Amino acid sequence: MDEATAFAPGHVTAFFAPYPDDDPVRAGSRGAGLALSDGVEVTVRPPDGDVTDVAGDPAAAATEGGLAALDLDGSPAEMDPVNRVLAELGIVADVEVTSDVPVGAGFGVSGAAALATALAANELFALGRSENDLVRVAHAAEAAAGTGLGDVVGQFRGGLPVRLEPGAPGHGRMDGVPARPRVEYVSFGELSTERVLGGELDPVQEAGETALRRLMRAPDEHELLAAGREFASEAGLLVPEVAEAVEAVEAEGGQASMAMLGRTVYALGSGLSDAGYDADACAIHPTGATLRAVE
Ligand SMILES: Nc1ncnc2c1ncn2[C@@H]1O[C@H](COP(=O)(O)OP(=O)(O)OP(=O)(O)O)[C@@H](O)[C@H]1O
Ligand SMILES: CC(C)(CO)[C@@H](O)C(=O)[O-]
Repeated sequence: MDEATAFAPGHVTAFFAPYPDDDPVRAGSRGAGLALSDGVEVTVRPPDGDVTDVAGDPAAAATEGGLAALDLDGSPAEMDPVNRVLAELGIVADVEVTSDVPVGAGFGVSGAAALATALAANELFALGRSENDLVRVAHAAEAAAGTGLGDVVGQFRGGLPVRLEPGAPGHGRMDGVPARPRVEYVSFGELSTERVLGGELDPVQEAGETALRRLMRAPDEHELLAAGREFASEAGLLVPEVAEAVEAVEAEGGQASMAMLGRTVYALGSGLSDAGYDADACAIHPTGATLRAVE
């Protein structure tokens, strides 16, 4: 086998209560979101056709960085969480990432890339890890890099994931909202996840907990959007262009909110196109991240 490919859905967080921890498998967030049929595909290849196995030699993995080269949508790029996944798995590889959704705009692209890399690398290098083990590696890489707390576990689960307890498999606890709505989105640009997670987290945590209690009293897609919208205002995270779009969708009788953490608005059904926006549309990803079958 000279390459392996895996897909991970984009994940829009509707609301979250962050629970940082020095141990990256325990770090995480409680909250809820949407796993999208639009997402990230990752192909992993051995560099120059040679497999360099540095397993059991963390010093070698650390110095070799795990990553030979990363290509994001056709250009060389850096993605710290992907690097960390390969270093933790003890392999060196070339990684090609293609994304349906914009990077840094609230779709959890870095978590998706980390998770799909873990699944594809395990296949290519016959590492013999279980799925929960690979999710744990990707979650820890994302948390340690400071690029996300709850995307990876949501991307692995698929559907409308609810994070009842924070952390990787073995620590966290998941549930889900049993609905599969059509979703539209429009992105106005990036918002730094690292900056928000490095700031004052108490108001975010309080608003996130309130939103989770609200959703679990009536877990459907409308309550998910409504709880997310309330959270965005209460946590002080709403940005002006997103607020304007949310109001435009509501004026047409639709439901919309802000994707955490990006300058992105998402809506149920045809909410954004009804309000005159040129929106992308997708479905909910039913099963979550998966290795692509060999053809
Ligand atoms: N062109 C790019 N724009 C933004 N980030 C990039 C780009 N190329 C590589 N990156 C890397 O991608 C990662 C983006 O992480 P970030 O958490 O900001 O966004 P995300 O993963 O799309 O998710 P979210 O916005 O939901 O938090 C970072 O590790 C960053 O270094
Ligand atoms: C922190 C976060 C909002 C970044 O996208 C996400 O990872 C989450 O829901 O924990």
